[in-house]
Amino acid sequence: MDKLRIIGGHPLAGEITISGAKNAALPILCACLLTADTLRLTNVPQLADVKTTQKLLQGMGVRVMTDNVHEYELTAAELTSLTAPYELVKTMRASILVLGPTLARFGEAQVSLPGGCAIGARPVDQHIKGLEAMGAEIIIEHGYVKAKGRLKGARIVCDMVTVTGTENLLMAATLADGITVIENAAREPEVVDLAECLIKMGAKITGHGTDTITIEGVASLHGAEHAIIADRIETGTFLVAAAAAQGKVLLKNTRADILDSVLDKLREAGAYIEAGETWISLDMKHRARAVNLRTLPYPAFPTDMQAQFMMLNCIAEGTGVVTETIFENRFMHAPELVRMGAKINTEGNTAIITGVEKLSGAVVMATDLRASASLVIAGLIAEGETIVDRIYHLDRGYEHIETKLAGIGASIERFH
Ligand SMILES: CC(=O)N[C@H]1[C@@H](OP(=O)(O)OP(=O)(O)OC[C@H]2O[C@@H](n3ccc(=O)[nH]c3=O)[C@H](O)[C@@H]2O)O[C@H](CO)[C@@H](O)[C@@H]1O
Ligand SMILES: C=C(OP(=O)(O)O)C(=O)O
Repeated sequence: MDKLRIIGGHPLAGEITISGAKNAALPILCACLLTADTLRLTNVPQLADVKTTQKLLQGMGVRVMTDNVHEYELTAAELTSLTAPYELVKTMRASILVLGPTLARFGEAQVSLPGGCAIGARPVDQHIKGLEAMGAEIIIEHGYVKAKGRLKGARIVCDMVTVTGTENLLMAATLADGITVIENAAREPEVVDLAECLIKMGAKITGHGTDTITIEGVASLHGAEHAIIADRIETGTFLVAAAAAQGKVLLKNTRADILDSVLDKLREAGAYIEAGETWISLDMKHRARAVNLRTLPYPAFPTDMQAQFMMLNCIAEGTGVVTETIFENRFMHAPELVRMGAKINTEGNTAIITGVEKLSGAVVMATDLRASASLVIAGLIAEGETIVDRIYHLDRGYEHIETKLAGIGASIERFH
């Protein structure tokens, strides 16, 4: 199993090109199920989760062409299976995103229930509730969600803001009879990117980017070409790495306008940030100041940046309080950071972090993607050698993280 070896303390300076967003690519790849024509996607990140989605779609009969690792052509002319099997769903929860489009176009779909994962229980009851409101008959049998029926427009009020739930219902509604209104919808930029791709495919959608999305169903969708939005979480992760290392970076092919809450916290920590339409630069001239933060749905502070900021607080001046309100078990990085010398007290969904001057390298591992990212950042600034184990988590969501970090001066290598 691959690991990362990091020697801490090397100055970080230089440029990084940001990849397309995992959380936009996954639903948009699944959107190909809504049409018999070809969907052409560019700026698709090269990630394990994208490969898993490709395998899942190919298993259903979708023809997938990739002449360049970042460009995909997907054609779901006819499907040979309407099922997302457990073997794939268990490795990637986002597989649930085939449910809405498959049911909407073919009147039937079976998707293995994802079950819980390292960061929380993560039920999919809101996906099911919304599809039932649209007239689907749904049963849970042998670990699968089995759905059938012709979908009709409905007014759906989500009990909580759910990103993939909103995406599943949005895709399903594009081919339903009549008008669907999704209230308390997720406003994440990746939901907006999906809606924009669906509109290019002929869908009639308004209100995306607000908490009320209205979809007027159409008889069929057609092919389109779409470039996946930049990954705001990859962007934020590299900005935190540079801030922790008191470095200077320029991130290209990204957007500042979808990262306000993260950039505000970095400025509060003492970073000097500038941005243009497609780039963000960060210059950190001194030790960071600790910040308080609370994770919430977009546009507030993202849960997917919580672990990285907890790490920044570990070596900051002062004490910071981090509150996680989205997932009930998303502090697994804390005990590993403590093994590197951090001072963290967690109680329930709150962590109180008192900054120390230095961390020391250690063998660490994490059980989820962003926790692993926080340990990589810790390794970059710790004294001595850090080995990060189980990096298959990182490969789900970061394209060549070690190459990108080595490009700005980090001593980091992958080994078996
Ligand atoms: C592939 C993808 O886009 N993943 C992102 C997506 O995950 P995902 O879409 O799975 O996360 P949700 O927005 O659905 O989850 C938010 C909260 O709602 C709860 N919930 C959700 C649905 C449901 O039917 N019932 C229910 O109780 C979840 O357990 C969680 O506590 O949004 C999360 C929150 O921004 C991010 O951390 C993930 O990176
Ligand atoms: C939690 C995450 O992803 P997923 O929903 O794919 O598990 C993440 O990207 O941090």
